[in-house]
Parts: sequence; C-alpha cells; structure tokens
Amino acid sequence: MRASLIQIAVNEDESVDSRRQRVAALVREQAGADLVVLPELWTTGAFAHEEFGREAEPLEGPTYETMAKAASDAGVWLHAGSIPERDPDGPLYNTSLVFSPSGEPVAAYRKIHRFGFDKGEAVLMGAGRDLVTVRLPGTTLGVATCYDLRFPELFRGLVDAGAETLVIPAGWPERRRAHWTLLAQARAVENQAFVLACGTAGTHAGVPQAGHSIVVDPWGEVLAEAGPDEEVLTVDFDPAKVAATREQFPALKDRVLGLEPPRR
Ligand SMILES: NC(=O)CCC(=O)C(=O)O
Repeated sequence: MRASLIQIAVNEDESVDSRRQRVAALVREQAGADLVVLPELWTTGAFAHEEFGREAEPLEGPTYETMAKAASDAGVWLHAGSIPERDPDGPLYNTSLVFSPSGEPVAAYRKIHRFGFDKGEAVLMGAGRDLVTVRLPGTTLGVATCYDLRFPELFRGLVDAGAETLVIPAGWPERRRAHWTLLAQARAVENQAFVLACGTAGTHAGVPQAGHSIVVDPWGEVLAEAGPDEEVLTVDFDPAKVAATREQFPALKDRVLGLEPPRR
C-alpha cells in the first residue's frame, strides 16, 4: 500500500481559498497512491483561534466539495485532515473528513480531546464522542486528531474496533516535537499498528509548527519521516505486517481489563 502524507505549510500570507486550491492540486498530483493524508485544521491553522469562527464551514462546505473532487480526480482514498465545522444546531467542531477514490464521503470524525486547557480550541469547539474506523481494501483505518495522540485509551478503543492503521492529522508545534515523535512510536508499538501522523509546517499565530510527519510500523520502526518544511512524504507499507506482528508477539492478547482501584 502506498500512502502520501502532505505536510502543508500553514502561514498567514496565504488566504484560505488559495491554500484550498493549492492543496487540491497537491492531492491530484498523488494519483497512483492508495491513501493520501492531510493535516489538522490546515485551512486556518490549528493555533489560529480567531480564524476558527470566521472560517468555519458546514460539513459539506467548500473544503468538503474541493476535497471530494480532488479525491476522485486522483482516484485515491483521501483523509482530508480536519476543518473547523459549523454545526447548524450546535458549537464548532474540529472535524476530519475521509473520502473514497470516487469522491464519496465515507467518514467524519469530530476530535474528542480538545487542546488548550481553558483556552483556544478547548473553549471554542465542542468535543466529539464517537470513535471512527474506515474499512479500506487491505486495512482498517482508525482515526484520531493531534492532541488525541496523548490519550492511549482512545487508540485501544480503535484497536478493539478493528483498526490496523492509525491515521493522525495534526498541527503540532515545534516546541513539543520530541513528544510527537515519541508518542507516535509509542502508539504504534503498544497497539501493534501502523501510525501515519501528518503535521503542518510553517508558522501561524506566532506558533512555529514541528513538521516531521512520521510513518511508524507495528514494531515501532520509523519507515519515513519528513523534515521541518512543506513536503510530501510517500511511503510503501505492507498492511499484512499488523497481523504478522500481533501473531508473532501477541502482547495485545495479554491485556487485563477491569482492574480494581487500590483499597484504602
Ligand atoms: N492542535 C493540537 O491538538 C495541539 C496539541 C499539542 O500541541 C500537544 O499535545 O502538545
């Protein structure tokens, strides 16, 4: 299986509409890949909090339309990263979109863990509640977004639902790049799954982005890693390695669930 992670530079000198058109062209250039992955909130920037309300879109808004067309033009499965979604009956959400090679929407995932503690995304957006997996020929994707990477129980839920390839769009800052790499490898090792983690480059709202998108195999080996700037990271991987790793080293079968809390 061939995956291309498009590590987009999100800078303030480019309008949302120009970036949308530029990214659609980059997706079309990936014809021949099986799966293309974009980062989190690449229309606005994950830290451009003031833009969330201004640029929020209904689920089937301009980014959805443009990405559905780009997926079908390229003939690829497209994880189109996330958008600030305006739910007509509720708050904003940080929502990821996935399209089939014919441009059909196959999944929408509302980010469960919002970043910012008592500021930014954590107060401006609502929290998703639902785990999302997507069946592709040869593998099942489990989707998560950026800060979700810090919460291993979410990934165990995805594995229990059949996920073998964990796809994580992000807008991760340079300041915590070491955490990004470490956590991507940890999620791959503990879940014996591929991790495809696609971040952004550039600087927006004064926050330099880490770049360094990464693909990790179920043994924790880094198959490919991007540099700090805009780049398309392309990797070939064998999804059958998940079952082989889980069979040869069956640690997931040794999970003990429902432990008792300490007695006082
Ligand atoms: N956009 C995010 O979720 C940022 C997460 C982050 O900076 C961190 O977990 O550290």
